[in-house]
Parts: sequence; structure tokens; C-alpha cells
Amino acid sequence: MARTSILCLGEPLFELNQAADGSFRPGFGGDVSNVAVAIARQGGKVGLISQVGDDRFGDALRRMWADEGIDTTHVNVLEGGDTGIYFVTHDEDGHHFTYRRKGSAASQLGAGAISAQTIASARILYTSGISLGVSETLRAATTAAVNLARSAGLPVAFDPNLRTRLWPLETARKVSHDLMRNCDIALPGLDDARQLTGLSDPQAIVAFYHDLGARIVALTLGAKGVLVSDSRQSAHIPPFRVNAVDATGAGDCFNGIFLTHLLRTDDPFVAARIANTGAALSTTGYGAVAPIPTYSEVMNVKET
Ligand SMILES: O=C(O)C(=O)C[C@H](O)[C@H](O)CO
Repeated sequence: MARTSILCLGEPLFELNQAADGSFRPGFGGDVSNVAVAIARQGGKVGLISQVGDDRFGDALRRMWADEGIDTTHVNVLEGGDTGIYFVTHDEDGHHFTYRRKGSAASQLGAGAISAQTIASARILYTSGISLGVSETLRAATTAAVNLARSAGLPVAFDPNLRTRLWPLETARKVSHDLMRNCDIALPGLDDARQLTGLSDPQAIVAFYHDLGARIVALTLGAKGVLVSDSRQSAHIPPFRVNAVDATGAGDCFNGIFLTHLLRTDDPFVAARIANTGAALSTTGYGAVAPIPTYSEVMNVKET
């Protein structure tokens, strides 16, 4: 297999997403797995560091990753373990997640599973606030991986992805700011960043993350596009207009496409433009994974 460029560390989930007719459609989620799929569909080389249970949901996830061409060398199958699941429901306020993931196989992945050699073999390590919030064990694994990446001179990309069902805001704030101090590429969403930083102005939030140490910040603004900065210059990329039905995983899709094209072009502004379009396209179908676009779908689309 070709060398993995981006390693994504965290918890995959089996998804049940409620469609307009009320039925629940099976699919896949878990933020870092969504990012991995977005990278793979852009033609990037990507691997996961994770753990699933030896159950039907874990099997389905592993089949999906194989179909997408994602390297699962570092995905362990925990005998007797359960793979986490989540439900997505929709109302006028948007989408809502209900989790069944406590004690999941991924939550039991510890620092001992992370090797310096694995981390040093990649070009970027990607992880998130969900990976930090799921359990203390997975947090220790995430922190160990980030420290190894730093020692190996590997850039760390981090989305603080706040989930207050997993941990209190105060803890999330402290832990994710600490991680951000070791991060090169910050990929926050505006709502999460407002809660975590206490700031409301997008420019001030970007400056805050630069001050913590990130070289590149891409702040996704939901329906308002993206603000991207390399600390010397910043650009607002306006939204790509689509008929959105489900924004589940749109931020993850942005992150995966952004990192793929950042590696390809070394230009965060070009990468953010492509990712902005791809993330908008991903909201036109239900589920975190099924509507993630391919490279040619992103490149050939015309705004309506
Ligand atoms: O919320 C989580 O922990 C998930 O991983 C579920 C979704 O797939 C993810 O949040 C979308 O960003």
C-alpha cells in the first residue's frame, strides 16, 4: 500500500439517520472516520488509528473503510467490545445527535496502542475534541499521539469539535486549548469556537487560535462560508449555495478535503475554497458519509 499521508485518530460510529418519511437509515459517522472518507474520496492516502468491537457495526465500518481505500492497519478489533452507535434526528433547529457509545471499544483505546513509528510514518496527524472527550483512556491515546507527532516534526491538525454530551464545557475548554498549543492547523467550527473561546467575532477567534500556536486557521462559518488565515493574510470565502437537507458531518468533510488539498498545493486559500464547495455538497444528502463528494464531483460542480 502507498504511504499513508494523513492519520486520523478517534472513534468511528455506526449511524442511524432519520429521513423525511420518519424511517431511520443506516450509515456511518464518527468525526475522524468522516474526515478519513473525505480524504480518500479526494484521492488522498489516509489511515485510521482506532478500535471497533467484534460486532456487526464494527464489521460494517471495516467493510466501508476497505471499500473507500482507507488504511486500517492501526484499527484494532476488540474481542467482546461494542462499536458505538448514534441516531440523527432533524427539526427546525437542524440536526440532533443521540449517542449509545458509553464504554465502546474506541473509548478503551489507550496510549499503549500508539507507536512512535506509526505516527512518524505520516505527514499529518488529525484528531479532534471528540477524541479527547470520549473517555480518559482515549484522551491519553490522543495526547500521546500528538506528543509523538510533535517530537517527529509532524504537523497536527485539530478540530475542537465540542460535544457537551461527552464532557463539561469547562473541561473541554481547558483540554482543547492545551491541545491547540501543540497544533499547527486549527479547524474549528464557529459555534463550537464561540463557546470554547468566549469570543463572538470570527476574526478575534482566528487571532485567538493563532495566539495559541496554530500556523493555519480555517474557521468554518456554517451557512456563511469559511474564514481562513495563515497569520500573514486572511480571506473570507463566501458560502457555496446548495439546497441543504442534512449538515451532519459537513465540518468533517471540510476538514478532510482541506487537508488533502493543503498537502497537494501547500496553499491554505486554494484548499479552503475547494473544501468549502465540497462541504456544501455534502449537505445535500442525508448522513455523514454517503453524501461526501469525490474529487471530480467537487471540481466539476457549478453553483446554482
Ligand atoms: O458527534 C460525534 O461524536 C460523531 O462523531 C457523530 C458525527 O458523525 C459527527 O459529530 C459529525 O461531525
